[in-house]
Amino acid sequence: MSSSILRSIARQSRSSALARSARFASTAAKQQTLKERLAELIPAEIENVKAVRAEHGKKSFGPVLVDQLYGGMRGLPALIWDGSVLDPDEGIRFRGKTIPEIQDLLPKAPGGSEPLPEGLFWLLVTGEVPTQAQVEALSKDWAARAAIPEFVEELLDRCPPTLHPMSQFSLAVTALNHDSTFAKAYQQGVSKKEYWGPAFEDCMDLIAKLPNIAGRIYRNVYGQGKVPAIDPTKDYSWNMANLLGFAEKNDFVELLRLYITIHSDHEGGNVSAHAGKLVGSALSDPFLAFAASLNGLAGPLHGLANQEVLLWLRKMQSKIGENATDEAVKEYVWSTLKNGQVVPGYGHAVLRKTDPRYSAQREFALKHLPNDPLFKLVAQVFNIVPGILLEAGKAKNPWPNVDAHSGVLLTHYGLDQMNFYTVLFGVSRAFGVAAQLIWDRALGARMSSPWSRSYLTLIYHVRSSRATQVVLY
Ligand SMILES: CC(=O)SCCNC(=O)CCNC(=O)[C@H](O)C(C)(C)COP(=O)(O)OP(=O)(O)OC[C@H]1O[C@@H](n2cnc3c(N)ncnc32)[C@H](O)[C@@H]1OP(=O)(O)O
Ligand SMILES: O=C([O-])CC(=O)C(=O)O
Repeated sequence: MSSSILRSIARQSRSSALARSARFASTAAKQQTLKERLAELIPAEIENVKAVRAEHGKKSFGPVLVDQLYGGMRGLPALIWDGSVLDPDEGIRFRGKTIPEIQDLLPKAPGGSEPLPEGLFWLLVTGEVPTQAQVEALSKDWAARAAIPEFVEELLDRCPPTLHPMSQFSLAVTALNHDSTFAKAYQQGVSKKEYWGPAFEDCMDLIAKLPNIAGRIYRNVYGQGKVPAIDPTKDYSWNMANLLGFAEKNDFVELLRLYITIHSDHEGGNVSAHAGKLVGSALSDPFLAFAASLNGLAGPLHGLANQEVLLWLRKMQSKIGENATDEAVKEYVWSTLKNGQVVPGYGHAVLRKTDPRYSAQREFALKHLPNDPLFKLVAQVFNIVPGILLEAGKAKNPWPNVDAHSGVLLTHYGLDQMNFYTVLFGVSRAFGVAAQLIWDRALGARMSSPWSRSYLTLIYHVRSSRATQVVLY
């Protein structure tokens, strides 16, 4: 599809979202809960999907190339993901809105200037911008659901501190399945039409409980003392910061609000989103589905890259010293490539420009920590790496992704245990995966089961007259 058609569709969906927002604003006085609003939206969406399948169900949405079968399915349209869409040149739009737009539109904490992730979740689920009161109600709801079962606490307390925080995180999220409303409802014979209700409850519980899990892992692994109680009068990010021991640093709390918002969702094809959707499609409950997301996020080519970036920068500093010249940095980057390693934080499966999440974090750094030496190194690397990756000639995208910038911000405020960084990414990613899991259950998404072929059957097919040569735009 041409980019002008895509832009026109994006404009249409933005204006219908605005119309919906306006309609919604008039009913906001009634102070609907997220679940009540969702219950109103679902029937029409079911009809939309039915209609599009009836009218267009047998139309092709694009060719499948042999290169895509061997090449990680890049560019293969194969999934429906409603929360966000990724444009290679522009970056992510959450329900049609860019990062600067959501920074402007979503409700803030009193005195704060970054969007509250509660608002982003409402937007991902409904396509609508919530009111301040709705966001505050969501903060309270999540605080009320935040406690984790004692046996999960014990499970985490028994993990050796040498077990990677992501493995502990995945273990604990899997164990939350013990109290899954969805799994119980399924066992009790809930009708297909009602799946979304218990899935919604699990997704809300999942998001609400993640800070207590993440905080406990952090304190156990890095010997930071007892986990404090959740404060029901505060927002999600403040509580997350408090569980980590950083709530007195207001700028850190603001950073978390921005961090959780921008890391939440990145359309459906990335490994964590795709894994969660896939496992959820077998009607595994949202805890089991999201544990799969976390296991994917823990890979160094995906979420773990934010840990790898900091390790790489620290290694560079120990090798060439602080305040190194551009020449020394260039040499270090080339040595990384010559050793057959990737430059972490650079390149992307879809993006072909600097990630707007990188830019948002850079703006935050310019505002709050312009003189931080590590920030200066990150900026210096940004001026050097793309040219080298272009010269090396392999990477399709030489520009930085989100992971190139997150660690330096966390480090600035004293959260310098880089093995923990992907846990924070995981807390954020739950927002996007949960929103889609709810809609998948509401729309009766079928179990995922794409067709696989062997090398021999592929060869037979491409040599037969049925296969055609296609040119991908
Ligand atoms: C939240 C996120 O997940 S964002 C991504 C985080 N990951 C990283 O930052 C790790 C570094 N980056 C990479 O490894 C890659 O760019 C990925 C995994 C993100 C994308 O992978 P692909 O879509 O396969 O990238 P692409 O098509 O550009 O790869 C072509 C070649 O360039 C190489 N390449 C891509 N990016 C880089 C890089 N940053 N450094 C060195 N080589 C790279 C690939 O390894 C591949 O080499 P190969 O032909 O020898 O296998
Ligand atoms: O989109 C991707 O492939 C990876 C990514 O940036 C994310 O999941 O946030």
